[in-house]
Amino acid sequence: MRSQPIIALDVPMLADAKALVQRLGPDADFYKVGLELFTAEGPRVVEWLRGEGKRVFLDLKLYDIPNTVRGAARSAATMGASLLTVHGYGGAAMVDAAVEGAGAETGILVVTVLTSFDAPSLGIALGREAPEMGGEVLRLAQLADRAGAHGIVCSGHEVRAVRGSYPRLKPLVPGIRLSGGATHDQARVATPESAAADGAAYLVLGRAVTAAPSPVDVLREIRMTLAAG
Ligand SMILES: O=c1ccn([C@@H]2O[C@H](COP(=O)(O)O)[C@@H](O)[C@H]2O)c(=O)[nH]1
Repeated sequence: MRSQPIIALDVPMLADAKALVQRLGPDADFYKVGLELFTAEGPRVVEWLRGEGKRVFLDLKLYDIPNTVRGAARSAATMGASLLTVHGYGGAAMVDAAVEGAGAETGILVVTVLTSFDAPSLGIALGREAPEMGGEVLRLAQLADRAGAHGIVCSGHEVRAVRGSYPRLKPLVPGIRLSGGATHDQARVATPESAAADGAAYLVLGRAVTAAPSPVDVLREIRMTLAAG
């Protein structure tokens, strides 16, 4: 199965998003709307993208009581989002509620361990000894699988193991970097080729593409590599 690229619209305002979408034109048909843009502009970003014929991944990483998350997932589905994230650390009841609220047209992706964590920093955040990263990701993937979620979010380091243990789940992999590229605030990065070869269903392309002098050229290069793989 081929990995689908999703472009991260990590920009402050709708005008910036429009400029990037117009620059990429028909080369990109799937966009991620995250906390920065959604907090600034709200649902009109999703409405605008849908009007342009683009699919939307609403990366809100919900974490709240089940009733609240069920309602938010229902709202995301009404907006026309194709994918929505919730945190696995919210627990089974919360993920179940998200799946129920989202319905059949919006896929719930369960965030396992953020790609900005390595094992020691995760241990500090959780207040315990550094967990084994692969085991922690698989534990949260199991929760996603049991809830009937569409997929999970993990790094390229764990995607092969997730595919092996939970073949039904569609892995979405952020932290994508071109070989030798700056890692910024990401701790667990992978190249598009390796994440795709290991079974990523979706690749989130952020700064590796959007901060490049010519985003469309980098995107085309990545697409060619994926098509050849
Ligand atoms: O674990 C996660 C979950 C989500 N993200 C999001 O993906 C992009 C990555 O952007 P880059 O510029 O490629 O670093 C960003 O929107 C994050 O919110 C993630 O990085 N890790």
